Amino acid sequence: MHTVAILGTGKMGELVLAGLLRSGWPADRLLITARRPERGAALTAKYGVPVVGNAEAVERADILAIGVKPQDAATLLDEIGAKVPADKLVVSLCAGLPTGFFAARLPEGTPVIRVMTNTPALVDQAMTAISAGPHATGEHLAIAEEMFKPLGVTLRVPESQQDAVTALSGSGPAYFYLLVEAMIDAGILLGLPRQVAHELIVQTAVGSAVMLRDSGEHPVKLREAVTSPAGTTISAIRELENHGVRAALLSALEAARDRAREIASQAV
Ligand SMILES: NC(=O)C1=CN([C@@H]2O[C@H](COP(=O)(O)OP(=O)(O)OC[C@H]3O[C@@H](n4cnc5c(N)ncnc54)[C@H](O)[C@@H]3O)[C@@H](O)[C@H]2O)C=CC1
Ligand SMILES: O=C(O)[C@@H]1CCC=N1
Repeated sequence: MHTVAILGTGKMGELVLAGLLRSGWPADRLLITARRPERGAALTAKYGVPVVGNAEAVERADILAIGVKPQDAATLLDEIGAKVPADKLVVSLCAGLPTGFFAARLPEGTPVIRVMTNTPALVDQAMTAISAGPHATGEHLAIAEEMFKPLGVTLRVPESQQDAVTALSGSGPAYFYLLVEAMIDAGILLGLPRQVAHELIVQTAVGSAVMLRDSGEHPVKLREAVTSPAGTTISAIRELENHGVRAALLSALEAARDRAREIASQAV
């Protein structure tokens, strides 16, 4: 059984930690590091996993999951890079940063894997895309899948697709939450109590998502089935098209992809 250390246990690191524990990964095979001591203490109290320094984590773990912000990765790698024996597996959770960024700061031969997961890991419904970087073999990919499969769905993608993946599924939950938030407001505009609007639209989102996943139907078909001739839905859709919602989504995801590229260019 591998020992996983999460270096930088913030929002995403904690989701991965909690998910691994839920999946039965033994607490004595997990380590965490934190920049703020009070954060580390709170995590240890909640999860029973020891908080250690970054150097100790490198020594004791065989999988190093990098959970810091991309902007903090260079500082972390300056601290630990040279101390990482090349038989450790480095798994980056960082948006934007290519595996080459890590490889350049690690001893020659250290395998690096790039992962883009998302916050529905909290309820074991994450979408996690996994890419092999330098020196990562099929066996290393299988280890990363073993870590992330219990948190939801995993998919192997070429690393060249990871910035687009980040724009779609990494950031994706935020787009859905924004839509839900806006639709709740619309319910208020139409005179519904906030709690009623909330319940209506959250269950509608869940039902629609499950249908999308389980029916195997194309979203166009599912939308057409809701859209009656001269009915209510088409009146709403005309407004969405008039306001350029589809074009806005195309531009928004392109902007997210471009920001991932910019993060990479600023990091090197
Ligand atoms: N929040 C999200 O939805 C997603 C985030 N990510 C990626 O996950 C990574 C973490 O993101 P968040 O959890 O949202 O950020 P966060 O800011 O909540 O967590 C980062 C943590 O790293 C700690 N840290 C920074 N430098 C450190 C060091 N040298 N040693 C030890 N700890 C250190 C910080 O104190 C903080 O607790 C980022 O690279 C981000 O791109 C990926 C997918 C989704
Ligand atoms: O906003 C971000 O940069 C991170 C990466 C994907 C989701 N959250």
